[in-house]
Amino acid sequence: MDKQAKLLSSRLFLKHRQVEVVLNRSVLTWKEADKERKRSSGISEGAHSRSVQVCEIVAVSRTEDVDDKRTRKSRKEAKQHSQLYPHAFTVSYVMRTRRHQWRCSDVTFHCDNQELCDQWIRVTNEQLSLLTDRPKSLLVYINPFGGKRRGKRIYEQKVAPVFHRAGISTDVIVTERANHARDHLETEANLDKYDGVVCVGGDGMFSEILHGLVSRTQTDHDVDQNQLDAELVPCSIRIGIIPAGSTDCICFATVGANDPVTSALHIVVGDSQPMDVCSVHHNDIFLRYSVSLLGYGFYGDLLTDSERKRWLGPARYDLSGVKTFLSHNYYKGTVSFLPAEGNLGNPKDKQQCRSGCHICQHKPSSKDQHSEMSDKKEKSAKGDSGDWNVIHGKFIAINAATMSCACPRSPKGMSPSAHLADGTADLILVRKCSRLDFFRHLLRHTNKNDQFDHSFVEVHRVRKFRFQPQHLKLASLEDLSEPLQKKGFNPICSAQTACSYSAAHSSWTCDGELLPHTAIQVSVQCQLIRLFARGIEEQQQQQFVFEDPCTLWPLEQSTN
Ligand SMILES: CCCCCCCCCCCCC/C=C/[C@@H](O)[C@H](CO)NC(=O)CCCCCCCCCCCCCCC
Ligand SMILES: Nc1ncnc2c1ncn2[C@@H]1O[C@H](COP(=O)(O)OP(=O)(O)OP(=O)(O)O)[C@@H](O)[C@H]1O
Ligand SMILES: [Ca+2]
Repeated sequence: MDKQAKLLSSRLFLKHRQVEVVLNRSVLTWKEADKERKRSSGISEGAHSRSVQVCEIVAVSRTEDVDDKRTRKSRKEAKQHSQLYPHAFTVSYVMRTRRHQWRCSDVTFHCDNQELCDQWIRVTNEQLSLLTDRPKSLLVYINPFGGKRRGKRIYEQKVAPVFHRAGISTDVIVTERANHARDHLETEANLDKYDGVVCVGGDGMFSEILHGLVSRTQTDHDVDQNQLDAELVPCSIRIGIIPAGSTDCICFATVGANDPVTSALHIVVGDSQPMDVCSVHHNDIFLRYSVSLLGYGFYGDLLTDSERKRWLGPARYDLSGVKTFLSHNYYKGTVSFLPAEGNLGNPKDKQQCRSGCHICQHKPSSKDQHSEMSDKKEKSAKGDSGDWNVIHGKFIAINAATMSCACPRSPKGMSPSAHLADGTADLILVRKCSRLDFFRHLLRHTNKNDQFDHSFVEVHRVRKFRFQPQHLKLASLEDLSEPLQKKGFNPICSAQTACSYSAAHSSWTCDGELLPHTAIQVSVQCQLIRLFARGIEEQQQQQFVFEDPCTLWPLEQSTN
């Protein structure tokens, strides 16, 4: 099929200028019909053209009312113009603005011939109907209490109009309690009716949707989630995230922005981004799934403290962050992990996961993965450590990032080179160190310096890992036998010793939720879910094709 072959080509009017408009299977282009124009200075000015990919057209429809945001003079001119060219259609399309943000922009073409106008609408719509990845029907859950409690307003004012324009039908549920969305998805929702599930809220709300959908899929396929080795069935329905939370890390790391209109447009164009999910078990009990950060020690303590300060909103993380930093606790335990093999890069290689990432393109067939894994599992089950690496130590933090965890607080994230869909997580071990060193390490999450380039930090790309805390009693006895001066603490906190001994156990935070067990087994499930996203785009795509960059096309209206 020749993608360049013209489907339609007409001379139409855009505002008062005649333009040559061409539609082929992949692109809509318009350029001034009268190529050579003379400026008053007499210098000839080249014509310019503008093009929009068909897959980024939101909708096309007949235009009844030409916009009225004009001066009286231009309204009069517009009236005369619309008497001459009374038929018009409007194309709404994705326009890239700054920092990975998208807006819905409109361009209206006029003509004097109704048939021609109808033909443009019909042929463009025919092309749009060939884009089968686009959702037609969505189930939307809104958390009215997430983040700054603006979820409902954000949806009604910014997102619903975009869905309406794209002709997407929605069923909207405003949640009435925590876990409402999860329970509804798990047991009640008729998922056959929908092409996607959308959550309006933060990472906690996303986690509800994740758990509801993944559990529902396993139940429907008779898979027992409590089995550590269970081969989980990927979810067939995609998830959309409209950011309205405190961190919005999952949205930020998959889109590059936490902006509701941008996310709505990624849903409309039917993007698809596969994502890894970690399953977390305590022996034979399934605990939770995680897609972003599993953290023990610093982040576990931070989250424990911040849960008591929910009323503070997003600021709770900063306050608890400072408090936890000052406590400067460390924890003893054993971390075992199965390193990722093959061509999957490593956490220090600076190859960031971007839209179309070649590392994430290759999904090992579940059979290969399964047989490779079961060999190793057998070895470890027999007491043979197989390829498992084992590290005993004193840790300030143990973090597992299944993706970069980029967010506005840390634009490159917890593990800048982690991949969204490679079947691995980056396991970051921060050993006992001075407060100053730990501060330096934290600070590097916010600047360009490498947060792994410290002697007390190590990072491994893993498929599975386990953690076993050292028993409270043993830890305190052993610690008390060490001379205090050897502990290497910087005595900022007068209750230093008490702080360090008070909590021999931390907790795990799993995407912002606290786990009830400290001994856990974690397994990365490659590409278990898909989001309406495409990963962070490398560069803003060239959308304007100026033959002469000095000439500026009159700006069309865009929806905010
Ligand atoms: C000196 C500045 C250091 C800044 C260090 C920033 C590191 C940021 C790393 C962010 C990783 C976010 C991962 C996101 C996980 C989400 O699934 C989860 C649910 O929303 N959120 C959190 O767990 C919530 C995690 C919240 C993390 C907030 C960290 C704030 C730390 C403040 C430390 C202050 C030290 C001050 C010393 C005087
Ligand atoms: N109607 C509701 N009432 C109370 N809690 C709710 C309701 N709906 C959802 N929740 C819970 O609120 C918690 C927080 O929601 P959400 O993730 O949207 O915002 P946030 O915590 O402010 O943001 P983030 O998770 O990004 O830090 C979620 O864990 C979710 O289970
Ligand atoms: Ca990954």
